[in-house]
Amino acid sequence: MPETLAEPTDRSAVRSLLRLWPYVRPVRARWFAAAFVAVLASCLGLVIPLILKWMVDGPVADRDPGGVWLGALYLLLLGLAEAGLFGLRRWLVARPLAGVEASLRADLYRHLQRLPVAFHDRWPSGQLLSRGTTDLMLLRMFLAFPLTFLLVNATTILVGFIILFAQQWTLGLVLLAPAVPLMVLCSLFETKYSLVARKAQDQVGDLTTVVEESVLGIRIVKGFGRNRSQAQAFRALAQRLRGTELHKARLLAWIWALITVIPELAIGAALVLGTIEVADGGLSAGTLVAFLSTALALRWPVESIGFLLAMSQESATAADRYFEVMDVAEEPSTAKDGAKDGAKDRARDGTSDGARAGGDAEAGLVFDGVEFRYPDADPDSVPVLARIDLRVRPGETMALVGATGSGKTTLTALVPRLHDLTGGRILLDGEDIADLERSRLRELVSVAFEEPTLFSATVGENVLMGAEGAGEEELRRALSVAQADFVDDLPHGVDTQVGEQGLSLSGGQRQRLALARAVVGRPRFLILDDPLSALDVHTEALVEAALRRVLEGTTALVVAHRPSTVMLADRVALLSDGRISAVGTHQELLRTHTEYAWLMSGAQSPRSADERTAVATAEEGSTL
Ligand SMILES: Nc1ncnc2c1ncn2[C@@H]1O[C@H](COP(=O)(O)OP(=O)(O)OP(=O)(O)O)[C@@H](O)[C@H]1O
Repeated sequence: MPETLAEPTDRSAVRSLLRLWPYVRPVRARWFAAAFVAVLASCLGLVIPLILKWMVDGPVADRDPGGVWLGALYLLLLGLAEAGLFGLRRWLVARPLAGVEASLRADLYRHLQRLPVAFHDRWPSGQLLSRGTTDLMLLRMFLAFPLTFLLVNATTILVGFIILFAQQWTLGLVLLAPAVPLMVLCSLFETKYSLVARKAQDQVGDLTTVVEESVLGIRIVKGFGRNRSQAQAFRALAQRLRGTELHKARLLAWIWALITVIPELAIGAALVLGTIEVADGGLSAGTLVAFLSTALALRWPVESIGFLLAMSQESATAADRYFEVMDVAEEPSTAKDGAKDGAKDRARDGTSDGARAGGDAEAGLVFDGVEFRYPDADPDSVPVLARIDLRVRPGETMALVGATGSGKTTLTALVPRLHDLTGGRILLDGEDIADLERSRLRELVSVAFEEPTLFSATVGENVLMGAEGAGEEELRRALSVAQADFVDDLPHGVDTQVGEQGLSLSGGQRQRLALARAVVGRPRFLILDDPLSALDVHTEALVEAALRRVLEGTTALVVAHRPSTVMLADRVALLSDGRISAVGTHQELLRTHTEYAWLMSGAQSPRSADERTAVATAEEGSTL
């Protein structure tokens, strides 16, 4: 089950939200214009009590119906102007803020593409999805609404109090009295609410992960009858989120109630005191009406501060969550650019000075003292790969064989630099991959993994992803190498749209398309991680025959679990517990290496050296 990634911490909401400024800057003119229009509209509302005062002390007192009608007309015009200005505000901000949201989202997507594989190994996808959707929506809403209205309300309250004080300062002081306790309450609320808001948004991320996993793994869920347990896991998370949302609602209810009640008590007190003053003749009835109407007009700006603060806190949390991802360093273009650890530099010292053409000994694919430990592993733990020295000669195909978990996939992932080495170096025709620009590396090396990933695109687009600029001819050739003639039977041939992850195709069909993608660009180096595992023996033989022709000019490393795949290779390297324990032809290894014989025989791995020897003797000389 995915876990919440970051513990909520104390942080300044203002500082978090200020980080949005570079995105808001391009639309600042419209945003400020919209805010000004909103302030104007809100302050127009404060003129209404002044007109009321004029009406009560003037036409009403003088029993002048014409004056009353005129006053009513003023009120109507003011109302219309207020509504028109608020409409104008919306029009001013809607389009630019949608643009801000779009650029935040585009930057997040671009950044995600450039983050190291290790980051994606660590982060649940639901957490990233929720940041790219719900959190960004919250940020757009914040810029459109709470940010504007916090400014509008603050200005309205300020102007309102100036009017109140101008009318009767003693009563103004009565209304101002709750300001200090309200500020203390708001600050307390902000602290508590920010923690709960963070919790809720992380829990939405966890829930998204479960939904995504259940949808992508629907075959497993149904096949193993796990519907109920998945539903239970979902319910538990949904329940947890519900609890957090209720906590948020309780905090909101609490602040809302206090923010409503305290000013109303002050207005009540002002009403009583004002009435006494009118009775004593110290105040005109019109002034009291205007005073109370102004105070009532300020009720909404004051009361709404509670939920505006709540929304701002949620937005600050959303900004934190967004920048948590954006702050992760992207992959450097070359490993040297990003090399921080001394081991890497030491390993390269004196052996590589930038990209250079290698001598004969360095031609082909060379692993030179390669060591690798996953980024989240304990630095003192045994490395997954240690002291790997291996050379695949130019144009040679080397099979990589080893027990499950021995590190084959890890080793193949190091060549296209999906992970950076923790020691040693890998050379491609004498060029250290650490010195190669990533784009150049991708041109030289193509990969196909056992688990073939296809994208929601056409068959042709999926294959052509393997080579920039490749056309119809290359596409056809690659499909023919991969024996993917099934494509012609699809409803629209190569233009057929394949579903999410290619799930509308069989495993073998997907593998063949992934293989076609790997060979379409005629790469100099080909890395295949057991790419034919899902094919029947006849199709595998056909693919191998076609692949052999491609492999003639290609230096290839092929992870193989089956003797039939090993047959593709000129030589075999045996990987045992993260080390290369033997290199030779299939027949040589079969004769001399018990572990290899075991692996190729398909029997279970023997536990003791004696057992291995016994089996090797039995297997000796056998052909597969
Ligand atoms: N992302 C990762 N983070 C940490 N450890 C990992 C990661 N991926 C693999 N490992 C560990 O590295 C070791 C080697 O895994 P790897 O996938 O390379 O083995 P393999 O030989 O390809 O196995 P198989 O034949 O089953 O595919 C395993 O112990 C595995 O648990």
